[in-house]
Amino acid sequence: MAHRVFVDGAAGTTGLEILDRLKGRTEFELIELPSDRRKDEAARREALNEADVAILCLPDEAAREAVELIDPAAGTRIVDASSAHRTAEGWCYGFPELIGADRVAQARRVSNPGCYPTGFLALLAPLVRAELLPADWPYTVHAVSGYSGGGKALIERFEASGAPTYRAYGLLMGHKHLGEMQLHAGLEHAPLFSPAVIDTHRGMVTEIPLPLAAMDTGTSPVELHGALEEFYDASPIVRVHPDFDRPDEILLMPDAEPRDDIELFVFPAADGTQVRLLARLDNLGKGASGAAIQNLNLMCGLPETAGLKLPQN
Ligand SMILES: NC(=O)C1=CN([C@@H]2O[C@H](COP(=O)(O)OP(=O)(O)OC[C@H]3O[C@@H](n4cnc5c(N)ncnc54)[C@H](OP(=O)(O)O)[C@@H]3O)[C@@H](O)[C@H]2O)C=CC1
Ligand SMILES: CC(=O)N[C@@H](CCC(=O)OP(=O)(O)O)C(=O)O
Repeated sequence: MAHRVFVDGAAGTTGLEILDRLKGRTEFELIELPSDRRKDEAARREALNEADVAILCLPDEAAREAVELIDPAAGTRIVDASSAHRTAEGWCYGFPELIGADRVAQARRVSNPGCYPTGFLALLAPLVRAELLPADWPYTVHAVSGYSGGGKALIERFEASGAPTYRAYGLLMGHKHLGEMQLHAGLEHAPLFSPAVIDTHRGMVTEIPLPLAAMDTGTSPVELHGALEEFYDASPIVRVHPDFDRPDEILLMPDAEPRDDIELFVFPAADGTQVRLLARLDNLGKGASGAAIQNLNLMCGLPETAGLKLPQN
């Protein structure tokens, strides 16, 4: 029997990308609301309670309200794409590569990782866990995102005339992703995070620069690279670029197609004293909708990558 899925917020940026990935999938039966009732509380309550799995593609406050609308007796399982529950008790953090696919498969409430934390954690969490990097270092993380990362409002701003080509923000260092990054990397301090938006629709690069020699860990760039390769060896989604195939530059392209993989790079200084860890991903792919579909697949006992947009190579 098909799994009944309701996407709450289906008309938004993340919701539309999820619908695109669900197209033609006979394992699912979509519960859809007419557009004039998509924000109607009674209609949403009914759909949320009818669903086997509800995917919340809503602003945080609306996501919290949606959870309240679900009667626990209805048995609806949840994938929340918002940042409302990423550090909350009773929620499984939906990053199967880090948390374990089995835990996601069994969870009733799954919180999808944020787009920036996805790149940050993919790089750092396995290395801290393996004690190759210290948990008490004050890490720095720089990132650029396509403007779709800010949803409909930011898309409208960047597609209007007179739009900026670059926007640095989070300047007072209170970005909402800090707690999530700290908790799930197991760090003593929140990282110093400098995000920026660029004038392209989708795509994201997250970078963690490490002054390895000053950190006095005794860890070499080769060890960091080897540990990431080993950690993601079996992953069909996270790809660690081999050290013999490092590109000279990392690009984001304005006409990039949607994709649900994530690429990790380790760039060492010639003398090994410094290293730049970089992740490139689609903020709407593994950073949001692709991750939601991956989690949905696992929760429904389906192949993890079904419906995902993964490059062939
Ligand atoms: N964009 C991205 O790259 C990522 C987004 N996310 C998260 O996913 C969530 C959705 O983001 P995104 O798709 O970008 O945002 P959008 O603003 O593009 O879409 C949000 C949608 O939710 C609808 N909505 C708002 N309030 C309600 C409500 N009470 N009931 C029903 N629908 C409602 C909006 O309606 P209307 O169309 O009328 O405005 C809109 O269609 C956010 O929490 C975001 O932080 C997470 C990772 C990455
Ligand atoms: C470019 C941009 O504005 N990005 C958003 C984050 C997008 C995202 O990851 O959504 P969550 O907050 O749900 O994780 C921001 O910085 O707030």
